[in-house]
Amino acid sequence: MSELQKHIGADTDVPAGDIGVSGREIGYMFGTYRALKGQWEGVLTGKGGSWGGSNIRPEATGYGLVYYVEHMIRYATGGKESFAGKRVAISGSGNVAQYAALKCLELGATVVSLSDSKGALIADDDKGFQAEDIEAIAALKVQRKALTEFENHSFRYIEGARPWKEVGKVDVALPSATQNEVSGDEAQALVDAGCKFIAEGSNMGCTLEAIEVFEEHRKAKKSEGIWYGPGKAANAGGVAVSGLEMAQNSQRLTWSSEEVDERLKGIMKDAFENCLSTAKEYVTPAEGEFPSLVAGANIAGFTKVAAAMRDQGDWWTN
Ligand SMILES: NC(=O)C1=CN([C@@H]2O[C@H](COP(=O)(O)OP(=O)(O)OC[C@H]3O[C@@H](n4cnc5c(N)ncnc54)[C@H](OP(=O)(O)O)[C@@H]3O)[C@@H](O)[C@H]2O)C=CC1
Ligand SMILES: O=C(O)CCC(=O)C(=O)O
Repeated sequence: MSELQKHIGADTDVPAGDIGVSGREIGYMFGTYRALKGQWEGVLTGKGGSWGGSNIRPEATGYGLVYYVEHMIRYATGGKESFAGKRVAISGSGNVAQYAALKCLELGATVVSLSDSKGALIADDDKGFQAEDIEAIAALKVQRKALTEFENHSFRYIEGARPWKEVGKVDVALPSATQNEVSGDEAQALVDAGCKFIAEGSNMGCTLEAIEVFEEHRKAKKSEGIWYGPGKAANAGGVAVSGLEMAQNSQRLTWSSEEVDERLKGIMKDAFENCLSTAKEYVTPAEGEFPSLVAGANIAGFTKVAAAMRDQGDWWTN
């Protein structure tokens, strides 16, 4: 922070936590920044609730992911289905995975897997992981312990494995651990197991080969195909609530959990609708085919930046 503080600031660049970082690390960095500068400003996000953090920021990425996928499910089924009754495979057991799992449970889904860097835990019954299991795992992870230390023998532990080839029939897959955590083979296993929705909680969770498997299946099988939601849209809830934390810091206000959650829901709805409408505009889907959300997300992101650059004189056309 003694070096970084020269390059960041509430109106310059605002860093945030990501994989391996919790409120504890943000606290140490924020405290050092404040001591060096002798002033309080919202220079980092993911702060603690009593010193400028936003309600719902810890939950935001996992919750936002589930909100995004809920829109995918409702669109794909004409509003007939939701998370209720779905079997959901999740990888990871950190911040994103924990809150995605808890929101899935709240919406009536069954969570059939979690994992960490050492292995995967699979629920073979119809009950899956319960909220108390997830809370116990969260407590282990604060102490940097492995899932092998989780003493609930109703789950199958597979050392060195990722969940995708182990979970059997699932409806939804939410990679939420780290990058490149779904290979082409694992993507095919999910498709073969009947998975209909996959969306990344992790950044770049799916390999290029995996994305090709999903996109080919979507095109070939139309409404019976799997539908892929890329992380750059589906996991945007975290950075979005960091933006809301900055807004609250600037106003010296704290919004309630309900207010932040409502805003998060609105942001994820807009993100889904933007991906959808941009995909329809630029990559017209064939009759009965779901629009490509990866094309929609990429093009929407690119055109927004390109238009802003043109408006600000970075480039122009005659
Ligand atoms: N936190 C956020 O707000 C956001 C996070 N993301 C992305 O989501 C993903 C998860 O982040 P987050 O939950 O915050 O991170 P955490 O550090 O809280 O959790 C990471 C999880 O991934 C596991 N993991 C780490 N490395 C590997 C590996 N090489 N192979 C398999 N599993 C691994 C960890 O296992 P172990 O416990 O054994 O280390 C842990 O279960 C990352 O890709 C991150 O960039 C995206 C948007 C926002
Ligand atoms: O809170 C943020 O701004 C960053 C969230 C994050 O880790 C990400 O979007 O990859």
